[in-house]
Amino acid sequence: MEVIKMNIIVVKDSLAGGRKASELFYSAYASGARVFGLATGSTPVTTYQYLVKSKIDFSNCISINLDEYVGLKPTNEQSYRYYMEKNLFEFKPFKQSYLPQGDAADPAKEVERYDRVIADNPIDLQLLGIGRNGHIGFNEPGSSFDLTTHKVALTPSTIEANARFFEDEKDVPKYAYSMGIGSIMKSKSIILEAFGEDKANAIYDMVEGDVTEQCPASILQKHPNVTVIVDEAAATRLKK
Ligand SMILES: O=P(O)(O)OC[C@H]1O[C@](O)(CO)[C@@H](O)[C@@H]1O
Repeated sequence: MEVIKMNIIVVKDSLAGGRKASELFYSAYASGARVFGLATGSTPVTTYQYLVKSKIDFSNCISINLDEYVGLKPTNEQSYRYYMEKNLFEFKPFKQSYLPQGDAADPAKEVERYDRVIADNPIDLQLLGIGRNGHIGFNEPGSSFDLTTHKVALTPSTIEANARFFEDEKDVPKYAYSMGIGSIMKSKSIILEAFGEDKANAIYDMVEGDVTEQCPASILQKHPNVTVIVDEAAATRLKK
């Protein structure tokens, strides 16, 4: 596979980034996109704010989220299902919204179910954030580029980074279900957002480093249609 140049858009801050991403959602929708891959975390919050204010109507669309913590019920305020309800779905409902079910009784069956969801609904546009260690979804460094949905043990750095959403670091779940990189790479188009200086190294490795499983996001160099939206702080290590 050849390495393709990513389309990189540098914006002033996360508000400008969210506005730009929401515009790209709208033009994808206008061109016929109906299946949207969605992300959680702090990064996409502004994108959802702009989508909520936009005239986009997702009622004939499908959403498929990247990941969910193992063990959390959908009603748990720290679950990604709850996050999606509060940030987007309550205001802009989709015809159908899929997330891995954190409290599924049988993890192996849950993983299979989610792979079928993705296979039955090919993703037109996938929104991604990036972890400080280069993870996408919960695909941590070292994850195979071929993986589909799987249960993953979170690294200490991800647990520490996500502890800010929990009362105590020990409450952060140790496992998550995540769409695999193999599935993410099948999305027709991808928007990856990163804001803040603590993402600058990950962005540098993703854009200018080698394609290596040590930086999961580096595989995006081989995807034909990736737009990276970064603020000035996250772009500081990129060549001008
Ligand atoms: O946007 P944040 O909160 O910095 O998180 C970055 C990434 O980490 C995750 O929250 C998983 O840890 C991803 O869903 C997200 O893209």
